Amino acid sequence: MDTIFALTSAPGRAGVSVIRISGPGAFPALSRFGLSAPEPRAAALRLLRDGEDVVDQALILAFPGPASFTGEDVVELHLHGSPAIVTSVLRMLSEVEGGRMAEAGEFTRRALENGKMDLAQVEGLADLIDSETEAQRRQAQRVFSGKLGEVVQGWRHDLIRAAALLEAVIDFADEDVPVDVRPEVHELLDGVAASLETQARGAAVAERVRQGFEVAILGAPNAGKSTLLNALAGREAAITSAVAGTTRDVIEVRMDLNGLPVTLLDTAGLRETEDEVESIGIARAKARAEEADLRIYLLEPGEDPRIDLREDDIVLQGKADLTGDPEGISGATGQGIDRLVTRLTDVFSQRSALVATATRERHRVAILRALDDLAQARVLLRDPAYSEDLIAEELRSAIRALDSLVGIVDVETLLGEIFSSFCIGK
Ligand SMILES: Nc1nc2c(c(=O)[nH]1)N(C=O)[C@@H](CNc1ccc(C(=O)N[C@@H](CCC(=O)O)C(=O)O)cc1)CN2
Ligand SMILES: Nc1nc2c(ncn2[C@@H]2O[C@H](COP(=O)(O)OP(=O)(O)OP(=O)(O)O)[C@@H](O)[C@H]2O)c(=O)[nH]1
Ligand SMILES: [Mg+2]
Repeated sequence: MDTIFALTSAPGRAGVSVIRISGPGAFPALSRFGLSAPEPRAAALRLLRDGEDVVDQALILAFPGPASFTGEDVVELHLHGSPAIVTSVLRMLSEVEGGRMAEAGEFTRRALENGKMDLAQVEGLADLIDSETEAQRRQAQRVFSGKLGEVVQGWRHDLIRAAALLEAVIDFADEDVPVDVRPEVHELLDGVAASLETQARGAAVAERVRQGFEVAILGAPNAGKSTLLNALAGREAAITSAVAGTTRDVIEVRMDLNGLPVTLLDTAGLRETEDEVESIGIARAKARAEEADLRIYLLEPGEDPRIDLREDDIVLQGKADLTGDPEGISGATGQGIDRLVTRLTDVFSQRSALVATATRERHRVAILRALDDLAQARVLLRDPAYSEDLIAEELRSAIRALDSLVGIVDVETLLGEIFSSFCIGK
């Protein structure tokens, strides 16, 4: 097994930079700096030397495996955060026998392979590192803590019990024990299916929390859409002007709306036009609005919306400072902005309340596969013509689908995809 090392903190100047070393050569590598391993799991202040030369005064931590993040021997070098120090220490480590730079996510990969976390926890960790808002952090934390693994264990337990009941019937078919296990199997499957359905719905919502809710701002040219976007964003993200048709491309601004991740989309004003570029912009506006989680339609007095609106969509009278409409909004003066933010927060927190423990499209797909198998099993159960072993086979297939959530089966194909999103040093 190679010994891997990498800068594990962000690159560049910093107060402190941390280099992590993991593998059988982690402790011996310290001799390259004229040191031996300090007491386990206690910070030790040491001089790192390159021969006679002092490279840095560092805090060193040693974690003997398996009680470490990766499950292997791990050494951490907490250095002064200078790019020159980090570069020399990495160069010296690369001279150590059996040592090499870690690939993206490789430390976490070893943690997975050594049973320190399950696949869902690895995904939770990736989301945790990427989380920008409170809602994203909470959601990632739940998965990282291993909750999904626990839920899967519960499903597994019930499905294995149901399969065992069916198999008992097969095993004792020759004997005179006419016990009808089907009602109990039915009950177990109903319970698991209901819970799977909740999780599948929750995963769809969680995916939105992960990616951010999209809100499209729409309306006629000059309605004040870009001015409203800037007011919400608190900066001049979009060009505004008295010229109708100023915005052409869709402009995206990511925001933290009371802890919820929201991407605002400013769009081209909707109207009939001969201008080729503007009509491309309008087509894009409509397409993005269609896909968005919510639409805000900014109306001019006496105007009707030019697109179909859905439940929760928000229609507002713009330029309220000119019309004096107390219910209207004005990007120019800020009137009604707080009310709009509250309304958006309400809608999205209500939608995020559905969030379950399954958080990714991958989870949702696996759950739907298991649900398909269970639906099939329930059909077969109702018909005495089908034998118990056929039904049990459906249950085993459902279990395999659920196992893939936490990586018990066939993870190799997924690993590349999941780990490629990690940074080096994680
Ligand atoms: N300096 C430093 N800070 C860090 C990390 C790190 O690797 N290094 N982490 C990296 O992500 C996080 C902490 N995660 C860790 C997870 C497990 C172990 C560990 O030693 N686990 C052992 C012992 C457990 C125990 O003592 O309770 C084990 O699991 O057996 C260490 C850090 C956040 N902060
Ligand atoms: N009085 C007042 N003027 C506004 C308000 N919002 C925008 N305006 C003005 O209306 C004009 C158009 O504003 P924009 O925000 O560029 O309008 P838009 O809807 O993005 O227009 P297009 O990008 O062309 O579709 C500019 O001159 C703004 O200063 C408002 O709330 N009150
Ligand atoms: Mg505009």
